[in-house]
Amino acid sequence: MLTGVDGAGKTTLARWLADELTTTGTPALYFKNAAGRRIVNRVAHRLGLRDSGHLLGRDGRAVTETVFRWVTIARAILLAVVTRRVAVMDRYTYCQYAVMRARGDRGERIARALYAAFPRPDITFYLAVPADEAARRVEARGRDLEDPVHLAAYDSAYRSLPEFDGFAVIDASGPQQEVATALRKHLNGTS
Ligand SMILES: Cc1cn([C@H]2C[C@H](O)[C@@H](COP(=O)(O)OP(=O)(O)O)O2)c(=O)[nH]c1=O
Repeated sequence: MLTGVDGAGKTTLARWLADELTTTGTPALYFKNAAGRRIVNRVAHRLGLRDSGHLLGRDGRAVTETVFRWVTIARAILLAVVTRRVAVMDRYTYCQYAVMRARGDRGERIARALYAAFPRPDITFYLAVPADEAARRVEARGRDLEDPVHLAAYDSAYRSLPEFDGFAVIDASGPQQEVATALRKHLNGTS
């Protein structure tokens, strides 16, 4: 599983990893376990509202995201089991806990209870990128904008999770090829 703040490179590297594993003899599938934030934000903007929190309220947004992510993770696990592939997950349960902590939302205990049946990933990579660099990448991607202050809070929230000590922290601020090599090396060393 790959995690990290927006712009850390999760999607790019998870897609690469699924291809790399498949071409080297370990059939893998890529899954994006989104929380539906972009879709709900788009609806909110259409309605002339600021964002999903404005549309649903704080608790409503947390519940919607938590349930949306439950469905995407359950689907990913089911598909991986049925197809007997390794699942390369782009985000997972931890992302929901971190985003809720970063925003100061209530209900992490409920989210944890809902996600309790999901297995712990064999390995969780935390792609560490300074907030300024992550914000620059998000801006260059051109879909939306992220405030570096928010990204720094999100990074701190990840680091405050009880599971964080078990994550493999990868410096993802360098060139993509270097990060990919670091991931590969880590997997070779632990498999
Ligand atoms: C992996 C990586 C991505 N990028 C670019 C590609 C994307 O346009 C942007 C964000 O990457 P992306 O993989 O979309 O990040 P995330 O899924 O974590 O939000 O950054 C870099 O500039 N350098 C890198 O090392």
